[in-house]
Amino acid sequence: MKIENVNNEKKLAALEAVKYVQNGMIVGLGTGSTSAYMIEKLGEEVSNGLDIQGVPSSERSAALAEEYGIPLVSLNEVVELDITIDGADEFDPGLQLIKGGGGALLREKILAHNSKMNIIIADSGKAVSKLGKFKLPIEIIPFAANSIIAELHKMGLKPELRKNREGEFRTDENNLIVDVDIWDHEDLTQLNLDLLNIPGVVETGLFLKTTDILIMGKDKEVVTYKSQ
Ligand SMILES: O=C[C@H](O)[C@H](O)[C@H](O)COP(=O)(O)O
Repeated sequence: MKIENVNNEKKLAALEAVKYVQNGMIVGLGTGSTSAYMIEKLGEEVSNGLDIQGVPSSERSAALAEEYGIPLVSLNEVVELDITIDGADEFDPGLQLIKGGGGALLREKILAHNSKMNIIIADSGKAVSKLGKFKLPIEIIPFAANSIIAELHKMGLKPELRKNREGEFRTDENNLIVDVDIWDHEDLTQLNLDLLNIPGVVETGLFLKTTDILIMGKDKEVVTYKSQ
């Protein structure tokens, strides 16, 4: 699909999701290109009088929200969120997700866990029948990087330390990301537990039970899925 069509689907999903935001809400702000459309639209609504406070899931989203004039608070000030709107790298028919392509999975998962409602926004290219074509991001602490990577190798997960132009990719919490291949794994709940059991693994990008509503842009329309 052409990039402008993908972007249009992302935008359609984002605009639809913003309709769920009401006056007085504490809103979790996701990270990524799809969430950027949501933050822009929320900013527009704020300038038209919508009274909300946002809790950003990354430094990038915080900067974007400030640029668009959305008042921000920290999670520690509010403890609970009314709604969080965030993107995903993949979603399956059970609305299970892989997230963290942009490295924001840790704060995103914390927001999702503390939010009364979680809305995921995505273009149609993110829909899969089975999770795992996209490599699963895992956030790990630098102190234990090599031992964790060795253990992930033993588990057959073909770990790759994420790098960028500056060298090792660092998250907002100054941790590292390892991307692993989970394609051969059927029991994702068990896999997630096994990964979280490795000392030094901080969080995984498997979001298995957090999605309440998923809004997908498809051509010029939106399709809304609700969790059962
Ligand atoms: O770490 C990044 C997040 O999990 C994003 O939500 C995810 O990567 C999707 O990003 P995008 O909307 O750019 O495809």
